[in-house]
Amino acid sequence: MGRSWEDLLNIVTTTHLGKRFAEKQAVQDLNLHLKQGEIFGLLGHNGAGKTTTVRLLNGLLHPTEGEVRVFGMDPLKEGEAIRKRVGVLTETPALEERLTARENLQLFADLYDVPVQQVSAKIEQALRIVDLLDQADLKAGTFSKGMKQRLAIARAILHEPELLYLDEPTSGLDPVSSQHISDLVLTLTREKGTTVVLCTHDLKDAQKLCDRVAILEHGQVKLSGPPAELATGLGAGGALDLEVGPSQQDQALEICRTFASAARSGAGSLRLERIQRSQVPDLVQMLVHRGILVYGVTPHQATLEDVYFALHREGQ
Ligand SMILES: Nc1ncnc2c1ncn2[C@@H]1O[C@H](COP(=O)(O)OP(=O)(O)OP(=O)(O)O)[C@@H](O)[C@H]1O
Repeated sequence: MGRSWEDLLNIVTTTHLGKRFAEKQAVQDLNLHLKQGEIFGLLGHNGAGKTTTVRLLNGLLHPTEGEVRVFGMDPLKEGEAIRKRVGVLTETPALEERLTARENLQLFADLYDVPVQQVSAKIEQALRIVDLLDQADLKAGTFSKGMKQRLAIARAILHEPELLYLDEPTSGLDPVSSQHISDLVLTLTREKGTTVVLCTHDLKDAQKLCDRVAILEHGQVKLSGPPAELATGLGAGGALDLEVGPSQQDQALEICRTFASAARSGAGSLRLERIQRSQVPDLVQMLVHRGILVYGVTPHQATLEDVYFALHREGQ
């Protein structure tokens, strides 16, 4: 089949892509168009179809419906040419624990056919990007989970791929290690123009990193677009902080719960989750009407997390 201009301009295109395992439709009617240099998030519950999608894009699975094009090529027919330009971080990357960080990368340089004369420079560069140069000659088995994850990323970017699949890169990491990985993903896209497909359950990460996301449910895209636009489009509602008279918190909380079921009192203020902006004047009016002293009202914009839960409630 010939390649269309659109295929050539997009890094990844899927057309009515589907995958069925016996009775299970893992992915259904997926139409993706990924542009160069964007970070695209695949979100969804366990079993929503994220990993299956990545495996289809990577040519590890045969679609049962539709087709995939990566760099305008078919991963099933031109897999080798594509894989040279793609890096993959799987959900549970296996490292050679008895080898040093540098030796782990050397092993992969052979697999990726990195030209011999470039190997040491590329290894130095990858280790520098993930901030492991000082630990290059320590055994991977002695690394913390965060360091192992950074080494696995160094391995995935060793051959300077144009497209990077990251499956749960921050799962199980402490906030500092997690932030380190997020910064790294941003650096790769900004400095190298790498296109990233990010599968994650971390909605805060997705909000911060992704140019666009697709929320999958039962293998189908329920919602897709830039995180900020999704929040507005779905009318998901954001959070609201209220400061009321200290002795009136319980009474105010009762009133708040008629507007937002997820309302709670904290240190000196009340927090309401997922309340529509249009409801705020009515709420304040009712509080004042009932004699509550309102000292402060601080609305917060809906986040991707709010969108995700709004979508989940809709589906129930
Ligand atoms: N090789 C397989 N054989 C049979 N069913 C499979 C296979 N791989 C995936 N599935 C099923 O397809 C569905 C989608 O699975 P997938 O691993 O893509 O989900 P996921 O969104 O990546 O989940 P998680 O967040 O838990 O990693 C699940 O119901 C899963 O059980």
